[in-house]
Amino acid sequence: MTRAILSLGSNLGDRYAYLKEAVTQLGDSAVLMSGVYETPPWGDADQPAYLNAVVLAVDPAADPRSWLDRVRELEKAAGRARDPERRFGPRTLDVDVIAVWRDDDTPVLSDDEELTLPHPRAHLRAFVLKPWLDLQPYAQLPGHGWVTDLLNAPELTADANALTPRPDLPLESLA
Ligand SMILES: Nc1ncnc2c1ncn2[C@@H]1O[C@H](COP(=O)(O)OP(=O)(O)OP(=O)(O)O)[C@@H](O)[C@H]1O
Ligand SMILES: Nc1nc2c(c(=O)[nH]1)N=C(CO)CN2
Repeated sequence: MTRAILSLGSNLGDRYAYLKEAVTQLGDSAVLMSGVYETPPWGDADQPAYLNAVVLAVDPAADPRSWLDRVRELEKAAGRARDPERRFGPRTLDVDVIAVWRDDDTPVLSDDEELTLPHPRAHLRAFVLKPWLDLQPYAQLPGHGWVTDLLNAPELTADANALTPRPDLPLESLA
C-alpha cells in the first residue's frame, strides 16, 4: 500500500470541471481534498491564472509507479490540451505526483526521469505547498523539511500572498 500527495492544476477551459472530474475519477482513493486556490501562473507568466488543489490519495493496491500511470490517465481524460513548445505553458489539466509514502511511512525516493520523487519543483511552488498545508498542517516534503517552513521562506512570500482561496469551488464533497 502507498499513499500519495497529488497536485492538480488547470488554466484552460472549464478549470473547475477539470479538477472535479479528476477527483471523481480518483474515486475511493481520493481521501482528502484541499481547498481550491486561484493562482498566478508560475514559470511562464504569459498565460491565464490557474486553479490549483492538492489531494491525499491512498490505495492498498498502488505501487509508486501506478500513481504516475493514474495521473497520466487523468490528464489524458482531460484532453491534455497544451503546447509542447512551452514547458510550463497552459493546460486543461496537470496532475503531478508530489510525494509517495509506503505503508510504514517511509518516503519513496526516486531520481528516475519518468517519476522523480519527491517532485523536483514542489518545494518552489506555493500553489502546491499552501493547499497541501490545508490537508496536513504538519506535512514534511521528503528531503526538504516542513512544508510550512518552505512556504514561509522569503523567496516564496510573494507567490504565497498571491494565492486566492476559492471556497465557492469545493472539492471535498466529490469523493
Ligand atoms: N513526480 C512526478 N509527477 C509527474 N510527472 C513526473 C514526475 N516525475 C517525472 N515526471 C515526468 O514528467 C513528464 C512531464 O510531466 P508534465 O507534463 O506534468 O510536466 P510539466 O507539467 O511540463 O512540468 P512540471 O512537472 O514541472 O509540472 C511526465 O511524462 C512524467 O513522466
Ligand atoms: N500557478 C500555477 N502555475 C503553473 C502550474 C500550476 O499548476 N499552477 N503548472 C504548471 C505546469 O508545469 C506551470 N505553472
